[in-house]
Amino acid sequence: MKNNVLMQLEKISKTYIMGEVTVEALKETSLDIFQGELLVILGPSGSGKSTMLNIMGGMDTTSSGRVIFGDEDLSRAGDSQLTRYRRNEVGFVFQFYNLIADLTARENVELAANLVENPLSTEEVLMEVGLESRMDHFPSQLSGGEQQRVSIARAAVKNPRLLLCDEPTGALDYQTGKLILGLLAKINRERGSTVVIVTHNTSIGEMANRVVRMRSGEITEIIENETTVSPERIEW
Ligand SMILES: Nc1ncnc2c1ncn2[C@@H]1O[C@H](COP(=O)(O)OP(=O)(O)OP(=O)(O)O)[C@@H](O)[C@H]1O
Repeated sequence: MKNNVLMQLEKISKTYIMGEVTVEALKETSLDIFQGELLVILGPSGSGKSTMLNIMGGMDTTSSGRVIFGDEDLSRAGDSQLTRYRRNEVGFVFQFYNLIADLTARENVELAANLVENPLSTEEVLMEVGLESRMDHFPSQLSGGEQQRVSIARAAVKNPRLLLCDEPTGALDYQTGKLILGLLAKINRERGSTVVIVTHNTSIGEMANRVVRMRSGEITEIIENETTVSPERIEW
């Protein structure tokens, strides 16, 4: 593996069989993900973006093909190896924040910090996402944007090598969405985490080092951006 490649997807396919209907969500798709890059995956609904992200994160398995992370072959990994991979290497941010309702912001983040050997400081990460005055609030006492910041802090406190985000701004208004993208860009820049953002919003591609376009389970185009635009300057 080239030494700046963090993850390799080699001809991965994913087929769902439901009775008589077969859906080919991914068709022999290959992609190298580079260390420290910010990658945006674009494509219409049903093009296979989330399936690919879930496979990258060890939350789903392939029907065929190989998934290589460092010197691990995740496509041949058992449950315990995949659990260790998800815990130690990957942070997830979803459209809906999936916070635990009866834990405070601080406790939600601490729960994730306790999973790994060398977490960052819960307080510091909550401060970085601008929640210093909200640490002891419960999710129901926070706005959607604030809840998404908690979920970013929860992912970032593990200091993961890979931060995977599935439509992170999908449930947020325009200004709040841009703030959230700014936080993801900051984690990429300052902590060096490789960040992958799945979205159907083409404008978000402007903040990426590379943009991957998908259609019908295949990558149709990979664009390298010579310059990146900071999220506050992106318009849609
Ligand atoms: N668990 C599943 N069982 C059956 N089919 C599935 C499953 N998950 C995804 N699919 C199908 O696989 C295809 C790709 O879905 P996927 O969610 O990866 O697309 P997407 O590009 O992320 O779409 P969206 O933008 O709407 O989230 C779709 O046709 C979808 O219906």
